[in-house]
Amino acid sequence: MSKKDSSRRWMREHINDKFVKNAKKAGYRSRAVYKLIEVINKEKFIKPGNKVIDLGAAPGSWSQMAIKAVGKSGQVIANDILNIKPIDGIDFLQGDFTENSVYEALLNLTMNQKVNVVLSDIAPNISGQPSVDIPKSMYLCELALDIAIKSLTPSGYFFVKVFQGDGFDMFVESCRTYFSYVTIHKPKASRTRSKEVYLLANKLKPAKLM
Ligand SMILES: C[S@@+](CC[C@H](N)C(=O)[O-])C[C@H]1O[C@@H](n2cnc3c(N)ncnc32)[C@H](O)[C@@H]1O
Repeated sequence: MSKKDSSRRWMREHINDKFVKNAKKAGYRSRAVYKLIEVINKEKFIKPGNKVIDLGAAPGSWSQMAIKAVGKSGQVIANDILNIKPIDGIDFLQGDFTENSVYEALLNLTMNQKVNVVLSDIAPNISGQPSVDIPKSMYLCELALDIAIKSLTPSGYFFVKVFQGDGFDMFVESCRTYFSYVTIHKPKASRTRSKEVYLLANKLKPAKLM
């Protein structure tokens, strides 16, 4: 399919998509919010008062949802390489998450306290070539796992988008090394043809606590 044809198909699907319509009606910035909402409704992993890190947050629908879920006593720290329109109550840090300075600044924003949830919907710019896109995405997932291991409370949750392909099984295995429970989810809002799935990991194994 040519680039022009696939853009047309994307536009047609976007206009008719029920998740796009619902997001618009509910004031969310992206249909992506329904991927998070489906798994939260099932697994109840963001609670009032929680501290949450949201990686790859732009345009901000997951952060909008997370701040509602944690309420005034909680905290949401969001990061993206792109800027976002401010969201009430969100501590936003713009910068490339793969850079050490950004990584350290994120941890500083938690005031060196452990967090309850690390979310990552990070996706690299997709070139359409799986041999390029999948390794890039795996690298971002590995970094997100690293920040999760370092910043989560023992009972914390790590929720991350992963693309199925080379390195997928190894990434799941790494998560199983660090966490007691690991489950894979394909929310309804995630397009069937997309290779993305969401991994939810919970309870750091005591020997792996940092
Ligand atoms: C699918 S979007 C996230 C959508 C978001 N969860 C929402 O609900 O609005 C993926 C994001 O990952 C970000 N991203 C990609 N590489 C990044 C990096 N190295 N550092 C920070 N953000 C990055 C992109 O800029 C993009 O906004």
